[in-house]
Amino acid sequence: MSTTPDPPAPAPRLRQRRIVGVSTKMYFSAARTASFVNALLTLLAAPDAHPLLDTIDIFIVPDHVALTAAVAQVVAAGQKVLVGAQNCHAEDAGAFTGEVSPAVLAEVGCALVELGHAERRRLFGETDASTAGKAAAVVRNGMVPLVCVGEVTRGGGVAVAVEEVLGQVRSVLEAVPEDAEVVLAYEPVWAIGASEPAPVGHVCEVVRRVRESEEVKGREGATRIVYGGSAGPGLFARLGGEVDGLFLGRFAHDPGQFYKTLCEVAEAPRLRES
Ligand SMILES: O=C(CO)COP(=O)(O)O
Repeated sequence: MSTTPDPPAPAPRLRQRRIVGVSTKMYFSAARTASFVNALLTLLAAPDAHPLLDTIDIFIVPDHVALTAAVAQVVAAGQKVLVGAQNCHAEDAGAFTGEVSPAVLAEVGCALVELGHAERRRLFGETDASTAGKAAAVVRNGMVPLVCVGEVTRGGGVAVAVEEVLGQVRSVLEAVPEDAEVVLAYEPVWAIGASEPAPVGHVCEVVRRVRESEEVKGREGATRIVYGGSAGPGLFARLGGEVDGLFLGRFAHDPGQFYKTLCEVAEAPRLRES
């Protein structure tokens, strides 16, 4: 009879924490950002706050001017809400008038930086290459890049969307260390600023294929994929656990609606191990 001990059972794959956030884009005054953050922090600290909220990551992405005040509010409240920036430069310092340094963002308590949003690509000429350079800078400064990707045109189908998205993903992932944490926001351009999100079947299939791609699957660093584009309360459960969270805009600019979405994400059943 062999005395060789059984090999240890493989460690269960860690489930990635879900992550949900909102960008205020350039919609809010500084006062409105402060009152939004205050209302959110009050809801999160209430005695009847949803008990599962601790299981998800929550972030807000205000404009650059309002960012330090938002960080101060979060710190004063002792809440674990991450504050992100909407953009940054690829260099840490230098003669770049009007730009925002990733080193300064890190210095003031910024945790993540949104990069390559469709509006920045369309209106400000940002490209995969410039986004990749910024992603490297964000990681170098100890923050997490929140990289927006998505096909421009509606109606091309899943395969066309995946090809376009994987090109965007590849250039960013090649620019950051293998073990760097990255959040990808799948935001079909045609679904941003619309009346409703992209169809659930389309989102799930694109995200599933991106997640299973060589670019993403083999990475050492955590790579979460969230959905954005006219997202709001009621959407997450319909996505059937295929995404790791949501990146919201207009439909979460009311703190109550954002909080409602956070609770929905926190309590949705976990159907996928990842
Ligand atoms: O662009 C978005 C988040 O980055 C989504 O914005 P909307 O939800 O307002 O369409």
